[in-house]
Amino acid sequence: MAEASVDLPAEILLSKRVQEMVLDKKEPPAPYKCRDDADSEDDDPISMSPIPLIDLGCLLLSTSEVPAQEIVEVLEKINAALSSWGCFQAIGHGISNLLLDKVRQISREFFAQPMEEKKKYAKTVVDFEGYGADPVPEEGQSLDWSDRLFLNVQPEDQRNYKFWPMTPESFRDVLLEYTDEMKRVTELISRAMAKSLNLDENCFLKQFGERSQLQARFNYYSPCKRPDLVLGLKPHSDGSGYTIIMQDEVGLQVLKDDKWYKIPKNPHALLVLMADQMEIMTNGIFKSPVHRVLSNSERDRISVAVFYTPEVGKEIGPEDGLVNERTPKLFKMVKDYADTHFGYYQRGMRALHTAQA
Ligand SMILES: O=C(O)CCC(=O)C(=O)O
Ligand SMILES: [Fe+2]
Repeated sequence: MAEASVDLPAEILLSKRVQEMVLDKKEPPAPYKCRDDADSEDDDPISMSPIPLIDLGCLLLSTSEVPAQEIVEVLEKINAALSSWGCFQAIGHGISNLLLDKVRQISREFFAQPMEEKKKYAKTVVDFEGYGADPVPEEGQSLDWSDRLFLNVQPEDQRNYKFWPMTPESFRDVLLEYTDEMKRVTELISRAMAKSLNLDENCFLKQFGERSQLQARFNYYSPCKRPDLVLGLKPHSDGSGYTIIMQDEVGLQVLKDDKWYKIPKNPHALLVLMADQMEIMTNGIFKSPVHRVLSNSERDRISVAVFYTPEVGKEIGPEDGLVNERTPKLFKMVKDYADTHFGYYQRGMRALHTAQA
């Protein structure tokens, strides 16, 4: 049975944002407490991080400008990283440092505003889009020590501008500039992933479809006096195809072989993180890793996650070229998997088994 504190009506539980509780200097309330001891965490110095770092620079040039061997090596690195870690930090992606700085800046400025200003973009408890927390978890699930603003950006006709901040003034323009760049980067990475698996370079782009979706999630992680008791974001895998994350501080960790590894701070890098639908399309070759965000007692943190997801209503499934007698089909065709995923996510569970063949 759910704990009494979690049985409070969702409207009450989520009406106060984490950022307000921090300003009040309160201890975390019971529904946010989700762990009683810090489990095995990777405390290696940042320079020792084993998370693969890949320079995509040569993929931006025309093939006549780059030795073929250089391209082969980058594709091999991508394949190795995604088959083992399910993620890599990308540099040389072609997005200017100036734009990355602007995205960090508008995110910080948005969350730094008074609560009345942010609440102009507030979601209702059951909605997903807008400012606030994720819809209230079911069955006594703990709450995340973070606030977020979630926006549909592509296709354009799916935008709900009532949720798009008018302040800071440059917010909308910077978001649009960034998501245009994200569109370009997802095309680059989708082609590179296909080539790294010896598939037709457009195969994943075809599966994502002409009306593929880009959604932006701005996360704000307030400091917490008891980081050992809460999590900024609970362990989960993403329900998208894949996700591209920009962060300004450490805090994000990925799980590999039962150990948590931190994603190092690198202002020029973007984390390319496989999600469940790429695991399905690659017939299990690329892994969709479980990840989480730790809280910090002193520092706040910003991240912007852009989810790249197949078009609504489109069936996706394992690429034919990856299925044969030795490697049978592990997944069936699915559509709108992100919706199925969300139902499980709210219960703190993974959904990938629902797509098993
Ligand atoms: O804050 C981060 O770095 C990760 C965010 C994340 O995992 C998500 O929004 O799904
Ligand atoms: Fe995530």
